[in-house]
Amino acid sequence: MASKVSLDVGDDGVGVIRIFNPPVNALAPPVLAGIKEKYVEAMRRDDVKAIVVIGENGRFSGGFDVRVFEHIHKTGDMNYLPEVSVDIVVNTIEDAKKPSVAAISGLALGGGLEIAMGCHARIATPGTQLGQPELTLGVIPGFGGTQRLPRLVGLPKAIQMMLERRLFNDLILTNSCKGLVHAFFAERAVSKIPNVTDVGLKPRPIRRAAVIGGGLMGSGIATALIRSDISVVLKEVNSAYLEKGMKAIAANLQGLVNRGSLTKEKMDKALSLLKGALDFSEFGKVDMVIEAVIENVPLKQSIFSEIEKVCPPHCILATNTSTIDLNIVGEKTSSQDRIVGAHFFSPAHVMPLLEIIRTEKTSAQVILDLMTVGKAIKKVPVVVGNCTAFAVNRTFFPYTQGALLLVSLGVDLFRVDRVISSFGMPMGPFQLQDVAGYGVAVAVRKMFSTAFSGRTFDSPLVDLMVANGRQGKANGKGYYIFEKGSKPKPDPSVQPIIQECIRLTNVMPGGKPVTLSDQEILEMVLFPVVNEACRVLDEGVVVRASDLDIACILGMSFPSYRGGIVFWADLVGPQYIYESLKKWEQAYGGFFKPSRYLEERANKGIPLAQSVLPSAQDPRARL
Ligand SMILES: C[C@H](O)CC(=O)SCCNC(=O)CCNC(=O)[C@H](O)C(C)(C)COP(=O)(O)OP(=O)(O)OC[C@H]1O[C@@H](n2cnc3c(N)ncnc32)[C@H](O)[C@@H]1OP(=O)(O)O
Repeated sequence: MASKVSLDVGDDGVGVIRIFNPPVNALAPPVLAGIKEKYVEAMRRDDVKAIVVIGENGRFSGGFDVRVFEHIHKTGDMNYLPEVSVDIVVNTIEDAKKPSVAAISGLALGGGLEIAMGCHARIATPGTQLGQPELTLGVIPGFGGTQRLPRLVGLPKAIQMMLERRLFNDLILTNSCKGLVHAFFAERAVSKIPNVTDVGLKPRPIRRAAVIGGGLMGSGIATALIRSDISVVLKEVNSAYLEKGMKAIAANLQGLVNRGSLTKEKMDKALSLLKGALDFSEFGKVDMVIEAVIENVPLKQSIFSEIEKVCPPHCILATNTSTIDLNIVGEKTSSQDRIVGAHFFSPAHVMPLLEIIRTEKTSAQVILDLMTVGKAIKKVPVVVGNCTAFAVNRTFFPYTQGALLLVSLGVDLFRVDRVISSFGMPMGPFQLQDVAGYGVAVAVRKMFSTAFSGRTFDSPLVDLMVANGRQGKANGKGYYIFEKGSKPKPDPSVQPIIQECIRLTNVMPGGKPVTLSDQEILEMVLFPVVNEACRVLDEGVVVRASDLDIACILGMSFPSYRGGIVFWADLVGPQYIYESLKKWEQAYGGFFKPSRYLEERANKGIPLAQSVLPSAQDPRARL
């Protein structure tokens, strides 16, 4: 079909208007113009008595073409937005002299549903997805859906229609809409990996997996796999740990049932796919192993030597390490092409990000297979290169350290958390530390100061907390008090520990607490994160800047309406960020030293997100 909209008239006098704009029949301006044109033709033709509107290929329409929003964001040209609400939906469709019916299958979303609501009647196949998801893009329904949807359930059509329309136009230009539209496309772009997804490879089926370690991460990963019909052997070192792991998995599933996101039948089916093991005897049948033991290099190395021997030659050998270089993990094997990182974020059965780490030797087939598993278990897989802490944890290591530095400069710890929460993070860095447990913080600190020497801030605060019997949420006592049934409360009795930390670090200029505005606090925490993101981009750890954006949104819960760390930084302005960091470097030291990439872009006025080389297939990329 050459044209995006066609009209076929049958002997019965029914004119069928077909929308054809694969893959989701998005309503791009030419499609909307085509619908209008075909309606006009149908009105004119005597052989047309009634109209049926359908979408080709089993999908009515995924809504207005979101790329138009992108275009408007880039150009600021609102004229690109066609007049649909009145011109097409009211004047052309609703007021048509001949009756029209929307025949909906698959989905009718946003503008797609609004077109259907303009028709005189609607009929839908069972299971069709209907919705007005515009808010997830930062706008409201703009083709009259806000009026027609209530009207279809009894409310009169309102005169405010035009005013709404105006609100829709205003919202398109907000930074929230820009951020959300960017996040929408960023999420879809991650599935395109040069030399992996464009070289004709087919994913191999992964039906059986083994997970080594039934702790928090291992049990979460196993939960995610069995929930999506992949059978799992959970391996532990002794029966007590194994029992604990199996119980944790059952509890994870029960939690999903309690929240209504899983049926009891599906939970039972998932549990039937789970088997416990204390040795490797079952590993000869698995397609993939995910190791999820503690961050201990010799232990991981010995596990990889063992699984290389017992698993079939096609089996993917994955590690859930969050920080350790994969080349070190696989050093004692000769299967480097099958070694890959499968970094889940806790809780693994809930958090949507799967960071896939590849080394120079990981095969394209293995990456593609793991991407496919990721999608099957309803995660968003983001492929990144191999470096200490990989893309997300590396980018965010200065987040906690910047907050710790502020505390050492005399800024109230709870104020830091409040400022960061009001920016849109679900919680501040200190509450996050309480929730995640101090073990992680202690384990990664040394690794960061070795790998990122000269740009870390080494605070003793967590050690002091532990020495004072505090373990965060784990024992109910951290910076906050955790009591069952109530929200975490700031604990004033933590102050002497903070004072001791301030004394030990001794970084206050002139020994006096610094005075900062909320804005400065925010920037002193987030600009160092932007700075590290620049290094991640510079080293080619991600294929494209938007991959880092979506990884931060899904892995760190960076607010999606801010579009991700790089997108947000470009809105703030690289030059302002660079100058601020430079100023703080002079006042407080190397932690704030601007990276070469940031400096260059600030000086040349180039956005941080812009690829350095002409294509995403940067030969320097570590991918
Ligand atoms: C004025 C109006 O009120 C305003 C609007 O209508 S705003 C738009 C409202 N509609 C939406 O928000 C729906 C957005 N789309 C979706 O949720 C999902 O794409 C979907 C449920 C339609 C299909 O999901 P799925 O089958 O998993 O396919 P998915 O990978 O997401 O999309 C397939 C392709 O279609 C594109 N696409 C999907 N919806 C689109 C849209 N509305 N506009 C432009 N492109 C769209 C995607 O970018 C992707 O492109 P790619 O292959 O080049 O990466």
